[in-house]
Amino acid sequence: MADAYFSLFTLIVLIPLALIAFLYFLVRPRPVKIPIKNRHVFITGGSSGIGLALAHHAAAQGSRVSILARSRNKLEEARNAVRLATGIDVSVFAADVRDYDAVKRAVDEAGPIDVLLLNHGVFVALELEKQELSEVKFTLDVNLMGSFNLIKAALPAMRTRKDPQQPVSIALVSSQAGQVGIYGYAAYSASKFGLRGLAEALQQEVIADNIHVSLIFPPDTDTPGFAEENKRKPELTKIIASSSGAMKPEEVAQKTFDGIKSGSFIIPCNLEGIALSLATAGLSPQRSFLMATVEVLAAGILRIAGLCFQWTWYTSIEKWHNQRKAFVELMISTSSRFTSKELKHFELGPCFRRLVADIAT
Ligand SMILES: NC(=O)C1=CN([C@@H]2O[C@H](COP(=O)(O)OP(=O)(O)OC[C@H]3O[C@@H](n4cnc5c(N)ncnc54)[C@H](OP(=O)(O)O)[C@@H]3O)[C@@H](O)[C@H]2O)C=CC1
Ligand SMILES: CCCCCCCCCCCCCCCC(=O)[C@@H](N)CO
Repeated sequence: MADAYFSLFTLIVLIPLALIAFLYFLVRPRPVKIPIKNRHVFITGGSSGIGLALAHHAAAQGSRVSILARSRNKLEEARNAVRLATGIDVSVFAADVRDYDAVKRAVDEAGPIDVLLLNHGVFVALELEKQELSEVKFTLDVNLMGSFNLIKAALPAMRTRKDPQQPVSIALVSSQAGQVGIYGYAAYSASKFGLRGLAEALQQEVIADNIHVSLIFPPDTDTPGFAEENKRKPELTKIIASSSGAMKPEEVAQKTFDGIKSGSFIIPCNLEGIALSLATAGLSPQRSFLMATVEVLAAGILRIAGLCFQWTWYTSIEKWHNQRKAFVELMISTSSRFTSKELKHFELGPCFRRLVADIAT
């Protein structure tokens, strides 16, 4: 009897405790705290949506804030909005992240950066077959190459900063579509997955300089860019992306700075995001022994949860194609008229309508 109790005790108490203790000594890089008060936070895409919310948040926390984007008008509007809300003046820089020389000039003029927050991004949800290669290239150029341009421009001064004892941060805004590929996001997901490779490699290269890399993974977020994206979004992209709840930009900004300040490499933003991050932990660095423990203990069950999500997504895809097929057959057999809303829902363009009219006559 006593033996049975002892085995049970070993199983549910000693083994987990030993695991936690082991992971406590194992995790690398070591935990770090990165203050943002009185420090220079440089935010790309800071004139709209999540970037603007990040600028508001940093200004309210007492950081010196710089924002960079293309449109000078939107930058001025953002500056006025932040001044009105916080009384603080942000510096604005008009540049396209694809233009290295312009980016370099902006970064040099802004002065040494403590937190480089790469948030700029473009997104169009569209099936790859319907998307022009020029748009694929544009997405990769802005989201991925633009981030390389900023890092190349800012890193030398960050490395040779006055006080190397003070930790500094490079944070990249990815997306949940950068943790799992989603229908309609072939180009976008590729650009956001790319940021992860960049971040993992870069963290190893800059750790010796007390520079700490973070990756932020927001779900759908209520921004001007998101409203634009929604105007023409494939039905299946909406269905699959709704597996994760939507957020407000202010909430994403809060999570982002909480994560940066605590030196987290992976920063999820909502509950689904935490599950997604645990399920896709892979070989990313983990500084927190507690999170590492959860990752280890939850790995198996989260793989099952992930497979369940894939099941629902593939079932939705199958169902949608069946409905579309039935709709087309009905259209042809009855040669009846359908509303353009119905046609749009099944992504049947004007060409198709003409074709059906031809068959009918
Ligand atoms: N909203 C969402 O649902 C989600 C967004 N994200 C990511 O969050 C980030 C911000 O998104 P969100 O706030 O919605 O986007 P918005 O479209 O609202 O804002 C995008 C910002 O990026 C700037 N920008 C775009 N292209 C360039 C460029 N070539 N050079 C310089 N600046 C540029 C824009 O300014 P300008 O046009 O003047 O250059 C603007 O300030 C993006 O990286 C996005 O991928 C991630 C998950 C979900
Ligand atoms: C165990 C596993 C848990 C899994 C939960 C899965 C949830 C996945 C949802 C993916 C949502 C993608 C949103 C993209 C947002 C975005 O970037 C665009 N709006 C463009 O801005």
